[in-house]
Amino acid sequence: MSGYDGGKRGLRRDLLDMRAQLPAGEIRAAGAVLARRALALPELAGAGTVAAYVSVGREPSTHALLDQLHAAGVRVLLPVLLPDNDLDWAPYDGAESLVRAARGLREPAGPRLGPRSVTEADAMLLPGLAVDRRGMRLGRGGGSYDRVLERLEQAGVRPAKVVLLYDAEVLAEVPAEEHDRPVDVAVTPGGVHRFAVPSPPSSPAV
Ligand SMILES: Nc1nc2c(c(=O)[nH]1)N(C=O)[C@@H](CNc1ccc(C(=O)N[C@@H](CCC(=O)O)C(=O)O)cc1)CN2
Ligand SMILES: Nc1ncnc2c1ncn2[C@@H]1O[C@H](COP(=O)(O)OP(=O)(O)OP(=O)(O)O)[C@@H](O)[C@H]1O
Repeated sequence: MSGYDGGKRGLRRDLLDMRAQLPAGEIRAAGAVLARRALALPELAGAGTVAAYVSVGREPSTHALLDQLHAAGVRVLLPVLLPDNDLDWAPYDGAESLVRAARGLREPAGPRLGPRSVTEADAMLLPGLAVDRRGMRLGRGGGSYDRVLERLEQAGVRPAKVVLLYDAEVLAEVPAEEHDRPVDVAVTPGGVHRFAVPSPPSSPAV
């Protein structure tokens, strides 16, 4: 890692330590309640294609959510990590179609659709370690989702962006750099947090 990151690295360590200390019961319970809350969001309820991810380790579980979206006939795209940390995408075709991959990840075994295919998503679930009041998200530091968010912006599409976290990971402020882009919603076991979308400069009244 290079350069000044505004304190992201130390904060990531603290947040991962906090996850390591979460009671097993809280971790187990989180997946079901997150799936219920996320599926109730209008942004997800109306989505034909959702870009998601397969949770690993102590991340809030996405397994129930993936299976419920899939069962409902939603097209679910999952990331495939490329050697430069960029993301390719492939469809989710049920838990048995996932294979073990680098860095403890589980990835879809099916055909890869190319990094640009993420621009077809109506909604996107993002992993993260924390979010702040502005919706600025702290990720693991690979810059994978920074690139995805830039790609969406360049394609001129605005899928609803939803980060899944534990309650204590919604913070007042996380360090943000020039390349960081906000998410719209954070879903935690305790509730749904919506962030204001900065409005464009207002045009003069007529
Ligand atoms: N579930 C999940 N999938 C994801 C991400 C993620 O954060 N979570 N990514 C987000 O960009 C991309 C992969 N990037 C990753 C970057 C770092 C590590 C990582 O630090 N892994 C640890 C071991 C895993 C653990 O148990 O925590 C390691 O390599 O030491 C994993 C994935 C795409 N898929
Ligand atoms: N659009 C981009 N293209 C290429 N590299 C980028 C882009 N945006 C950010 N990066 C690089 O990625 C690295 C990690 O950025 P950052 O610390 O913000 O990651 P993060 O947002 O926490 O992680 P992630 O995006 O994987 O969730 C930085 O070195 C940054 O310069």
